[in-house]
Amino acid sequence: MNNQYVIGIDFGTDSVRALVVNAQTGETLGTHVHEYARWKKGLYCNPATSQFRQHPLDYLEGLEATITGALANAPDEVRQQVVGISIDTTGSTPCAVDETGLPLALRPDFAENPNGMFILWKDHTANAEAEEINELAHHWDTDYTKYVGGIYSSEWFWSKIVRTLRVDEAVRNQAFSWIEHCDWVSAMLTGNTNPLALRRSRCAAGHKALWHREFEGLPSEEFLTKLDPLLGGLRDRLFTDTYTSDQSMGHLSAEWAEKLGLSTDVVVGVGAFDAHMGAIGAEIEPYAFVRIIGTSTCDILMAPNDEIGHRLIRGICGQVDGSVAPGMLGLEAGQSAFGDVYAWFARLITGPVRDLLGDEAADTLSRQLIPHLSTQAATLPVTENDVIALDWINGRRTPDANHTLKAAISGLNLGTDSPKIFKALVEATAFGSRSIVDRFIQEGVPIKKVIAIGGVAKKSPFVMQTLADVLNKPIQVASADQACALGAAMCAAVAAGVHPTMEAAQQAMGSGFDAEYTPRPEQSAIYEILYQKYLNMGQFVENNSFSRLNVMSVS
Ligand SMILES: Nc1ncnc2c1ncn2[C@@H]1O[C@H](COP(=O)(O)OP(=O)(O)O)[C@@H](O)[C@H]1O
Ligand SMILES: O=C(CO)[C@@H](O)[C@@H](O)COP(=O)(O)O
Repeated sequence: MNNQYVIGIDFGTDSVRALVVNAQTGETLGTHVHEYARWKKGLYCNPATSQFRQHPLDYLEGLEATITGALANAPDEVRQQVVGISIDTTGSTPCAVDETGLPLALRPDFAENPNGMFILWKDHTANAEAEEINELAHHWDTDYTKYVGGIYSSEWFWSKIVRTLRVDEAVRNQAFSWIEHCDWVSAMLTGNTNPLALRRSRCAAGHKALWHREFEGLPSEEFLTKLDPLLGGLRDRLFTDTYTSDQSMGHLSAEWAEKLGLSTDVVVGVGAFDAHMGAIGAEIEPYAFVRIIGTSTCDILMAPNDEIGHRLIRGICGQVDGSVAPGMLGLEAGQSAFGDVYAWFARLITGPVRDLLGDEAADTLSRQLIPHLSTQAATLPVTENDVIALDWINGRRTPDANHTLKAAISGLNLGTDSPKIFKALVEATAFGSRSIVDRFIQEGVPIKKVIAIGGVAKKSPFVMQTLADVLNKPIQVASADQACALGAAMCAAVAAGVHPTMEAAQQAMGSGFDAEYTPRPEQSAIYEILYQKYLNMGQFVENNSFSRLNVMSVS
């Protein structure tokens, strides 16, 4: 049989990557990474107010650059035998679009308006709106939050829509509909971006937009208009049906086929979030807990519907039939900051160096800092009296979303140096992970193995060993450098009909594991004590922080 090729594209927080993969063997033929130009300059963002926006042009430029870059060295026969493309993105990262599905920021009148751009997952400007959704849902006949862990988050679709419609009259007047990043890019490739006709991702809709079969789709018009009359009529301009990532979105449009040098026979698969396709790439199986460890973490567990579907798992980011693989329940959790905690500490140290000694010195320091601190921290003993930190620097995603929470560090003295603080921050991210694992187990969801993918999993043996010690569980690291893009390629192979199921695609295209971290009993025992201190400190901070309603009134 002739070889067939598929392309997997993974839109991360800072960059996008494409992989060209042999759909029969999983061999990678080409890859290319592109950093978002506007995002890199910090445009349209304000970390102090948790505003993080991405311009659609960053995505479009990245889409073309990565696919053409990944195909650059491929012979002509490979291009002719590309049969599928699938896309994963971060989420919930929605954008206001006009009647044609064009993101408002692609129109001249909104080109510089952050409210007409994609509202990145980590944007927390809608904390007050999330709280309103929770209040209303918890007192409504149907608790629409019941399949998303019982707490709606400011990182998600409806919070962001309500907030944007309230604060921006121009967007309010021009936004016909709203679209998730993963749906828009996939739709773009097919040339059909009509918001009323394009196929919406089950993964995005179920985890972030409160879509469920039991609700006959999205929350009722009555609920939405009670939340805010500004939402009136929007439900009908969104969607009722949703599609899993084994399905086709359509075929590559003539315009994109020409741009990319591919055929219009190429099937474009239905998109999904990075973590869910990453879990496929990491060869997820029932009750494996796949952690995508990068800027943030996203944790995915997959279980047969008939075994777990009847339970409502509290405090996670949702349980959605088919969000990972069709016929299986996909459960999502995660931490809003993981590598971002270390990045913050590195910025804290390099900031004054940049001011005083200039960019060159600061850039040199910045490149070496985290590896250097990791080496130093790894030599420190783990003791009961170590510095304790909380990982909530970007709020808490799970368990029990609360993005008004802040991080803290305790136990400092005059002998506390930067490696000691760095070690505490790494442990804090591991303790945050432990509280998620404990929640799954408390809620009756067993975890049979832990698999890690993502930048931190590949780059930092120190972090991964600490995590294994704190979880007191072995962790396997997938060998694929780009597991999310590989997962997208596997989804493309299924959507294009090369493999009948995700499982078959995983068997044919999977690349296995190349590292395993085993917990060290001595460290694990001390971490049990330190974890209790982390929980106590978390409780103290939570009890003494502004209540959510206070935050609403001061914002
Ligand atoms: N050597 C390292 N040790 C620990 N963390 C690291 C290291 N190098 C980079 N990081 C962290 O990795 C994160 C980026 O992860 P990555 O998976 O590459 O990106 P993304 O989350 O955008 O997909 C950053 O937050 C950064 O702080
Ligand atoms: O939250 C999700 C998916 O639900 C992720 O998109 C989000 O954590 C972003 O992931 P990265 O840290 O950029 O890999």
